[in-house]
Amino acid sequence: MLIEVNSVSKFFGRLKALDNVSFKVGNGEIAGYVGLNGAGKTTTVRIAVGVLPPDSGDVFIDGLSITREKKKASERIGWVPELPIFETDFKALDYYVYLAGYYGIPPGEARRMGREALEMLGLGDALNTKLAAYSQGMKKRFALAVSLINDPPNFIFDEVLNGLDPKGIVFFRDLAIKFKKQGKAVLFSSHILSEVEGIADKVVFIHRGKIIGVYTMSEILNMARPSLIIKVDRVEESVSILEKYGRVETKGEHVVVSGLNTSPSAVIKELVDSGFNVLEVRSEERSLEEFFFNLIKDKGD
Ligand SMILES: Nc1ncnc2c1ncn2[C@@H]1O[C@H](COP(=O)(O)OP(=O)(O)OP(=O)(O)O)[C@@H](O)[C@H]1O
Repeated sequence: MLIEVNSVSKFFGRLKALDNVSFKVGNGEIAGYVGLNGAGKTTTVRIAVGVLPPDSGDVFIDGLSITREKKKASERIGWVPELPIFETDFKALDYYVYLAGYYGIPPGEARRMGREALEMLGLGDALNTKLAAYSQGMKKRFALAVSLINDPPNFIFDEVLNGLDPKGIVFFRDLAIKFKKQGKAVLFSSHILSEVEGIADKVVFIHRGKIIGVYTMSEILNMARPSLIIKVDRVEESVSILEKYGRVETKGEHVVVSGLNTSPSAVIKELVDSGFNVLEVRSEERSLEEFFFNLIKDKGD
């Protein structure tokens, strides 16, 4: 329902791993948490689920403080850690049934649920494999299955797509859509922006422990659209026409139209029809990753 990270700071020795981090994930919202390796994602996640105390600030899960009402708050949040540890001789399905017992789910029902979830996550052939023998990616998928058992109203997934095959990614996307409809709040971290496209509604960007921007996915896609660089005989006059098609900047003899909202040929046709002499046209793709790196360059340091 609601995850609120409120002015959280954390030091490791002299390193300020988190510097006054604040953001919210609301009802039915799926937020990506994107930053380079070492940006502070896992530290934020560990503080938000209550396994690491912040030096200052707090996290509220449905209004409950994770530092002051840890038990109640953590019951309301499901978590898949970056590197789940399951050093046990239990077989996977048996362990799932054992964990489901904590939530009062009877063994028969738990076995059915477990088989279904693990099969969906591509672990159908490894239901009776000992967890200690699972690879890191398999442990991650197992942790995802386990986080779903008690159906909490909020979720935090740390680099969950990493370790999922294409079928697992589809499973995760469908799950996110279902959660959205149910009004759950979901935060999932990734160091690759294009990985969160198609799943996240908004993206919280973190760099060197600081939040450097929060954008909706449609704002990002808008800004990541291609740019058109045009050399035209009457630069200043062309601006009023080109403004309809994106953000316009003049650079000497060139006009740059970024965030292009139509095809390059439609733009050129209008210029030519209006009597301009178009001398040169170049289109530059701006990928999601470029958007991310530009954001870091502009706001990061
Ligand atoms: N327990 C710790 N002791 C000392 N330094 C730590 C500890 N945990 C994290 N750090 C440091 O804090 C910074 C943030 O790390 P964090 O793991 O939160 O980043 P991340 O964004 O999750 O990166 P990754 O994608 O690589 O997991 C890094 O510089 C990291 O080395």
